[in-house]
Amino acid sequence: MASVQPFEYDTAIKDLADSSNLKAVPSKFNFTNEPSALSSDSLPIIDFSALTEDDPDKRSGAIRALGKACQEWGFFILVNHGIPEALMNATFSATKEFFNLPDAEKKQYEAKSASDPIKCGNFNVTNTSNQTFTLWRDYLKLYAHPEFHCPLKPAVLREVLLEYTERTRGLARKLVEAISDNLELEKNYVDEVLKMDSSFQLFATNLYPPCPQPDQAIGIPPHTDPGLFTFLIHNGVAGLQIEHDGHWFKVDSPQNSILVNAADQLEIFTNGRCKSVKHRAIVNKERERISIVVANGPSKEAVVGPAAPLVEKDDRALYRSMKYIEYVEAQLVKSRVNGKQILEQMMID
Ligand SMILES: O=C(O)CCC(=O)C(=O)O
Ligand SMILES: [Fe+2]
Repeated sequence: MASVQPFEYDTAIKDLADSSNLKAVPSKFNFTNEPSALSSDSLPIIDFSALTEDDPDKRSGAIRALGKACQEWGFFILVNHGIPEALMNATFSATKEFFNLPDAEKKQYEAKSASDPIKCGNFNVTNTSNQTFTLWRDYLKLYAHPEFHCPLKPAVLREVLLEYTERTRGLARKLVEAISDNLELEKNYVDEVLKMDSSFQLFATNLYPPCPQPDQAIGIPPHTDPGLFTFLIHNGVAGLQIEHDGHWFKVDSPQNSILVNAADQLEIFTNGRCKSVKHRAIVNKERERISIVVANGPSKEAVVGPAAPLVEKDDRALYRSMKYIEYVEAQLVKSRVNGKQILEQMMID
């Protein structure tokens, strides 16, 4: 059987969905969905401004709350983060302009391999029964730091993404510092191991068009993200779900907040204290959904394993070590259908 490439760019799903007579999901998208998910009003909310307070009591309270959120949920809603709403809106409109470009313009960014710094198209996933299906989503992914790569059109994209990625990188760094404080890790040690000055940052935007049969297709199947902290904002249309205590929970975000999840390298580095939360994106019949995702990692060259002081406390390392760029590329091509595959491979029995 000819193998289907994960990065194939056939046609924008958006154009397919726009064709007015589309009543059913074509079979190549078929994915058996378990759409049931609970609502939750107890998702942790972290006040970023309190993490950087001068008052040590307020600061240490906020750091404790962050540690608890990362350990219990692996997920939180970040408020008072200082990113202007206008910048977020500009990021949505610039990415939307990109998705509205003609296919021929976007197809030049069809990825040939996992290491291409700009990737655009559809994404095919192969499950354990060797069945391949296409995700109900168009995407653009790019490497934003330490080198910044960006499509040439629309012209506004470069400037907006440079600013959005720089500001989110600053926030991520502060969160890494706060969680390190919470675990009593020395700043110098963390800087040396994770090499945050050359933090490898990935930007992604996902467009999920309305889907005639939302329970027959999936936007992104359950997975965890590479990196330390992933930041996600969306255009007000719900669709993100996270796994917690064996249940799926719907996640929504208050106006102007950022949804943050702990990612694989944070789980590994903290020797399992922080949980890289499994999540998925479901689609709906009525409204187009756009999400903007920034995966904030350590340096590409950082070899990430459990932090030595934590291994000493725990008497053993629960994970193997791997160079971050190798992890990212392996995860990108790997089928994502079984969730935590690569992270599970890193676990020491
Ligand atoms: O669009 C979403 O809500 C989820 C996106 C996501 O998980 C990802 O891009 O890794
Ligand atoms: Fe994700």
